[in-house]
Amino acid sequence: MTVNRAPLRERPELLKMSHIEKTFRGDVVALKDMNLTVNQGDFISLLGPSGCGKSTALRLVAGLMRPTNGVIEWSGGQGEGDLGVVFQEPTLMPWAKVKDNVWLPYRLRGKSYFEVKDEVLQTLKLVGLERFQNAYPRELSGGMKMRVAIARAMVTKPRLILMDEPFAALDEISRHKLNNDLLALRDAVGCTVIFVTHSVFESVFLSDRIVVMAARPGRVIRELNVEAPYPRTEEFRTSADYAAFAREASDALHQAMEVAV
Ligand SMILES: Nc1ncnc2c1ncn2[C@@H]1O[C@H](COP(=O)(O)OP(=O)(O)OP(=O)(O)O)[C@@H](O)[C@H]1O
Repeated sequence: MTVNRAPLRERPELLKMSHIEKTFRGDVVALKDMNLTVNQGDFISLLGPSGCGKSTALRLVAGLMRPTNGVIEWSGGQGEGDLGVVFQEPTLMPWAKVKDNVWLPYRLRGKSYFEVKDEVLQTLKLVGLERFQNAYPRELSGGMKMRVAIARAMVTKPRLILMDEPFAALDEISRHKLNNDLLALRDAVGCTVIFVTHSVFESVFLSDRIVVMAARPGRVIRELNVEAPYPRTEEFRTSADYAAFAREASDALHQAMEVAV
């Protein structure tokens, strides 16, 4: 599968969130009237202040909980293996080797390691960890553990990957490196991505759509398109275009923080 590189407005729809509301324990309105169409090939960042409902939106798309109101519809229906999820914590099995952690989604579908060994090793190679296939998670740095978690989410080539602040705990250099590797891996797998972040710079570097959310109640208040070609390199990171997109996203984020109820 290759990434759909059609211009943003010409991409076929993958899923749609319509009038989503999520209320917790009767009175915490985490999301209200959230609408978002995700198209094939999009790299969407959900950007917004703490508590605006980014993680809630992601968990609803993941099917980990149900909306109080509204619907999430996949075009043509959601199939088995259409979704991969990466959380802020890598959540690896500490007793299992790296290759066995990455094999997990296949194992859950009844595939033996030997049936999918090539896919597992190929994905580990793409995240630069082929040499560590027999290591245990405790032998890896935080960035390496996160690479394993990403490889695990992508090994089955899902149509959509959901990522909830996966790099928030990493230092700046590791984060840049992982941002580069994530884009390379996304190209290899060809998936659509929804990525939650607090970082304006990260959202501009990675995504072609930045969806800015405001809190109380959580909803989408602005959308920006980062119309810069992929692959994105260090040259992009230091370009005037990058700085201009970052300024625009930063202004939108400030606006999101100031929006009254
Ligand atoms: N399980 C829950 N029970 C009750 N309230 C919750 C629950 N999960 C989230 N909330 C509340 O819903 C709102 C949105 O939370 P959410 O974690 O989705 O925001 P967020 O934008 O991801 O925040 P952050 O950037 O800090 O992770 C917050 O007010 C939060 O306290």
